[in-house]
Parts: sequence; C-alpha cells; structure tokens
Amino acid sequence: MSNTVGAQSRPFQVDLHGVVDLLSRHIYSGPQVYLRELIQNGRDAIVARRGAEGPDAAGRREIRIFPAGPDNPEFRIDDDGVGLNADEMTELLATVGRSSKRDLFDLPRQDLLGQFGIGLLSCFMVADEITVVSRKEGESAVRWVGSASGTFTVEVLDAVDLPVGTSVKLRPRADDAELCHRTQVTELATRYARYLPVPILVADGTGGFDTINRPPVFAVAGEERAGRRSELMELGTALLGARPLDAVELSSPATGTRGTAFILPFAPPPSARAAHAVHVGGMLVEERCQDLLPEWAFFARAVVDSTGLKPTASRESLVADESLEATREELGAALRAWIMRMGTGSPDKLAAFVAVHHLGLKSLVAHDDDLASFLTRWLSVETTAGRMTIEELVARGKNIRYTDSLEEFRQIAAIVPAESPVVNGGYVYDSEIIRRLPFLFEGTTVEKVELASLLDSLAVPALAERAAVAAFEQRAGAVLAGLDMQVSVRSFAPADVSALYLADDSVLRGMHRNAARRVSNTLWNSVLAKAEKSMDAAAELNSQLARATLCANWDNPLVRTLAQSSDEAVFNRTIKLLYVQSMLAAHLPLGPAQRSLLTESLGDLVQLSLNH
Ligand SMILES: Nc1ncnc2c1ncn2[C@@H]1O[C@H](COP(=O)(O)OP(=O)(O)OP(=O)(O)O)[C@@H](O)[C@H]1O
Repeated sequence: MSNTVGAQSRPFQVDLHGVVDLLSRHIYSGPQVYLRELIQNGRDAIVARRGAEGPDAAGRREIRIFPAGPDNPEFRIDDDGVGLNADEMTELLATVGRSSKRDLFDLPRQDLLGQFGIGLLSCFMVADEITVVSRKEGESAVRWVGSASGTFTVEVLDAVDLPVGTSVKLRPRADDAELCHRTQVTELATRYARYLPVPILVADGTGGFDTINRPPVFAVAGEERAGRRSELMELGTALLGARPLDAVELSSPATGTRGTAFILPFAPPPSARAAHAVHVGGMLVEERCQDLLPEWAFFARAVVDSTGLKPTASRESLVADESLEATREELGAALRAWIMRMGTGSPDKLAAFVAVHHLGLKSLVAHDDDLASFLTRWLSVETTAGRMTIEELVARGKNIRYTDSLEEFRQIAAIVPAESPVVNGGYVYDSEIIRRLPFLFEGTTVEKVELASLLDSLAVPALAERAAVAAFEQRAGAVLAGLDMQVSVRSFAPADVSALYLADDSVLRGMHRNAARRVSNTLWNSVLAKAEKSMDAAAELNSQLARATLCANWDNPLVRTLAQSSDEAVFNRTIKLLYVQSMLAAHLPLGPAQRSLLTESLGDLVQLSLNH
C-alpha cells in the first residue's frame, strides 16, 4: 500500500488520547514511569550541556525534584541542562516521536538515553497538563503548556530572568497524586536513577534536599575494585538476602558493559528464573532480565551498567539483538574463567561452590558438552572409597567402574578393593556423567558393574574344599528356601564380611512391590499384580540372577566354623541371622518376615546357649 496521494504528501494525524492510551496500556508498565522519563530528560540535557561547555566549565549541574504534597498540588523537576528555545519547544515537545537529541545536542547516540520522542507523553498518565519552562544560553526563557486534549501553547517570557535549564511542572490527578508525593518520588527515583552520574536531589519539604545517588560499586574495575570488596559484598548481601559466595567481575568491552555477578550461597529452586539487574547509562532498565547471562549460569545474579545495550521503547527491557548476544557470551566467559581460577587458585572456595550447586551443575554437565569439558572435573561422586571429585577418580585409574543403582552400589560396597573404587551411579545424573568420561578424559574407559558378573568374578574356594562348600550351600539353601533365596559360597576380601546380599534390579523391584502391597488398597494391588506379571516375564528372559543370592564368604571365620557345626538348630538360626545382616548391610528394608526372623533367631540362639 502506498502512502502518497497524488503528488502531494500529507502528514499523519495523531490522536494524542490514543497515543497516551497505547503508552500506558502496552508500552509502559505503569504511570510511575513518568518520573524515570523526566529524570532521563534532565540527565540528557545536562550531558548535552557538559558536552557543549567542555570539561572545565564551572557550576554544578544537577536535577532537583520538588514533590507534590497534601498542601502542595504541584510536582516540579528542574535541571541545569542545555535548555530549549521557542522553536525547539514547538518542534520537539509537540511532535510525537520527534526526538532530535542527536541533531540538537550534537552528541554520539549512545551518550543519550532518550531516543524515541515519546517519554514526555508519559506524564499524561498522571496529569492532564504539562508545563515546561526553559531557557537556552543567550536566549529568552520560553513556556510550553501541553494538554492531554492534544493542544499546546508556546509563549516567550522576555521579561523573566531564569537560569539556563528546564523546569517541568505537573498537577497530578487525584488518583495518581501519591506517585508524585515525597515518599514514592524518593523510592522511585532511588530505584530508577540512584546510579546516575548526575546529582539528583529530592526536596525534603523543610528547605533541604536528600541526595539519592549511590556509587555504582558493582561496576568498579581493576585495583579500585579490590579496595571496595566489602561494599561490594554488602550490595550482594542486600540483593540476595544472604552473603554471596563470591562477587565476580564482569566486563564486555564491545558493548561497554561492566558489572558484577554475585554467586548464590544457596541452590535456587528449580522453578526460579534468572533475574539480573541491567542499567544503561546508570539508569535502571530491567530488574529481572533473563537474557543477560547464559542460561547455564543459574548460580549467579548479575548487576551491570552498560553504554552499548539497547533498551526497547518502554525502557523496561533490552532489545534481543546481536549486542546482547555478544555481551551474554563475554559475561559467560568471565564466569567460566572464574570457575577455572577457583579450581587452580582457591580449591576450597570452588569446593564450597560445587557443594551448594552440585545438582544444578550436574544437570548442566550431563547435557552440555561445552560445559562438561571444563566443569566435570570439579564435580564429586560417591564411590566405595568415599566421596571424591571426578578429577581424583580419573587420577586413580583409567577404567572407571560404576553401578547404575544405589541398591547395587550398597550390595557390593563392602567387597570392592579401595584401590579400584566403584562409583555409585544411582544418584540423579551421576551415571550419565560417568558414561561421558571417555569423551572428556583421554584414555578413560567406563564399565558398568553387573551383579551377576560380579558373582561370577568372585573366587570359587579351592578344589580341596569343594565338598565342604557344596554341603554348606545345600544346608544353607534349605534353610532359606522359604525366603526365595539361593545360597552361593565364594572366597573374597575383606574376610570380616561374612555374607553379601546380591540381588539384581528385578528382584529388588519385586521386594519393593511386596512392601507396597502390604500398605495399599485392592485396586492398586491388582495394578501391581499386572505390572509384576509383565515385569517378571521380562526379568525371566533378561536376568541371570532370577532370585536374590546370599553369597557366603568362605574366608570368613564364622562361615568356616558354621560349616563344621553339626548342630542343625545353631546352623539354621545363624544362617537366618547372616541373611538379615546381609540385607541390613545392603541398606535394604526389612519386611515383617525378616523382622520376626531376626527376633526369633536371636531368641533361639540365646536359649540354645543357656541350655548348653
Ligand atoms: N529537560 C529537557 N531539557 C532539554 N530538552 C528536553 C528536555 N525534555 C525533553 N527535551 C526535548 O524534547 C524531546 C522529546 O522528549 P521525550 O522525552 O518525549 O523523548 P526522548 O527523551 O527524546 O525519547 P524517549 O521517548 O526515548 O524518552 C527530546 O528529544 C529533547 O530534545
């Protein structure tokens, strides 16, 4: 569609009511932004004046705010900026979308915050009339009065002697009056503009002023930063509600972004979303920005100030453009470098970091090759030789053995030699991470420990003992037959382990289902029965260990003594006790049958010893 009619081009007609409605409903988050827009205009005008006057100009350039109050219906904001003349007022303040800060002030675009030419209109969200009085160096003062109805007047005030600068006055509507009162004005100015490099004073109502500016300590760099560490940590503590583990310097020279990432001293809940504070030119743009750091940096909250990131027209979020992407990458690189530095220079600090965030870090490493390559070595896993980092584990031996489940790990934990530990892969993400080790550490292989093959690999007692062993297996098997256990005898270290309880996953699932059945209702029981049927069929096919096995240790003195015992009563009770003891060692839950077995066997043994 063409917008030219005949040879003559005609201007668009703008309905101010419609524009203000659009601003308030769809662009700005609420009427409170009027103050941010006014402060920003004052700041741009001061920057422009400083630019024109040069760095040596005398005189303080500041923004003074006079809030409305119960006895004072008028809100006013003054700035010592460059000011406007009558022509500029007519053109700039009355034309929606006309922002000629660059042409007018002759400054590079990134030095100015305003750019869309709509900011002043936000004042119509709190007042029906805006009065701007301004004077430019060497020119007469001018008054512009704009009304929400869409009309405006400009008047030259020849006789009035005003300092250079601009003064904007509003009479807030009753509904929005609070937003222009001192408490809210101070709160909003602090939130939006405390880090602005221009003094902002709020009149306290008694002739004095409160200054709301704070030094942007989070953006301090180099040596000065080290000297202000305690201030920085204080800021982080206020932000997180707890003292950060560390404060990491962030910098992206390409977009003039500087700041700090505070490392969370607690694991954020899985539902929590990143919330980074972004300032542009000292002015708050976003308090809960999610795109500033890479998604993986869930453990950090950043506060930055930038000259090159671009706010959207609402000034409440950032444009998702290439600058933001490049910044995100650079800031991510700073966090990676921090992790590396901690790893080599402050292992204790890194250990504390990994301890707090281990689950989140593991979830990252399990799915992200890039992160895995630099983070994995610092993570720790549980092994049969105690908890250790992946780096320590790989240093111990190139063949990493692991179990897929916690139950399997507990069953074998007692007999694994310390020099070749087995990793417990039963915790979330651990077996995934272990399986990736060959891709991350050259020459590393991984091997899943299968219970059935473990049993096969345990030494069979010497040939000369076979008859005694077979007799033991048969007698003990008969004792435990009713418990669906089979008995095997092997020789293994350490000798003080009398017996191992070995069951594969299908057996364990069966045990858990039985436990569930005892406490559940009939409907659920029939579901379990069906599930059991199909699972058992599969287990039958797959498993070498169809039943759980009590693996007695022929090197254990108690087992040897027992094998020689002809007292069936003692043999019977002791085998039952070994069975319960092996279950306890494997951290398996005892059912009512095992509990009564334990009590009865102990009681009987005591009785037998008394009778002798
Ligand atoms: N305090 C002031 N001193 C000098 N000039 C001003 C002042 N306030 C506004 N202006 C002029 O009026 C123009 C329009 O201001 P307005 O706030 O509507 O938009 P902007 O600041 O340019 O852009 P944005 O919509 O992004 O805030 C500005 O471009 C500026 O030239």
